[in-house]
Amino acid sequence: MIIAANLKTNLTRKETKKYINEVDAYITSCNSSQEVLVFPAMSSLDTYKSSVVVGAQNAYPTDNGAFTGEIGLTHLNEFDIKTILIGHSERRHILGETQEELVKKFNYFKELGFKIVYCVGEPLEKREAGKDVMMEYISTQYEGIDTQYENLIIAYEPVWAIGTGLTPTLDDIKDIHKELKDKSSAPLLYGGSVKVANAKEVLSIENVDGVLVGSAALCAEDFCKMIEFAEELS
Ligand SMILES: O=C[C@H](O)COP(=O)(O)O
Repeated sequence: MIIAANLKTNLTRKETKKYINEVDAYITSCNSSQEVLVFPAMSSLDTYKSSVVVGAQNAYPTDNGAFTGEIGLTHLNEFDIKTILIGHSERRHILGETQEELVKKFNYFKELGFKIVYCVGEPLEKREAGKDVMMEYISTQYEGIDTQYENLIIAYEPVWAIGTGLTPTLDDIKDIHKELKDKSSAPLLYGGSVKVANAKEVLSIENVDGVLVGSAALCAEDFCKMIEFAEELS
């Protein structure tokens, strides 16, 4: 299974190093076979010698250049980073990234062979408008995306479940994941208020190949517990 931590705008460089070391020590001590990804804040990217795969939360589709506030391929290459998160709801909805921009970013990193964790998910009003509207909305987030890309991982994250403590029912997750698997056979993660208390049942759902965790992953011990659950279920 794939257990991923999105640290968002949290943890300093020093704290991130400690975090990654703790997770690495756990994986090594129990000889875990799970694929563990960690996406630190931009300023905490570094070369970590670890069994944890470190990825970027974002980068601009360029080698380098005049793109104030962004980092490019050169900066990722410095730390040998080959994994990137694209389409996270906070980038879509707070930072205003359009599908067109995301497709550009996707294609740029795809050409370079990056592992791409591509996020999709509906806001509350789309969910409340009924299943057809919701699935139609999610479908638009697949437009222009090569769903057959071999290094693709998809994360389904309902926007209203992110950081709210709310989650869809287990049946809802099962149902949506089944439909999303028809769009792409890539590993499919669930994200949105996953925590130690619900991770095991979420990971047990058919067509859930892992989880993408925000807030609850900030505690290394809790994140390791989720890795342990995945190991038990594998
Ligand atoms: O990328 C992770 C998601 O946004 C989930 O965040 P959350 O676990 O804090 O709800």
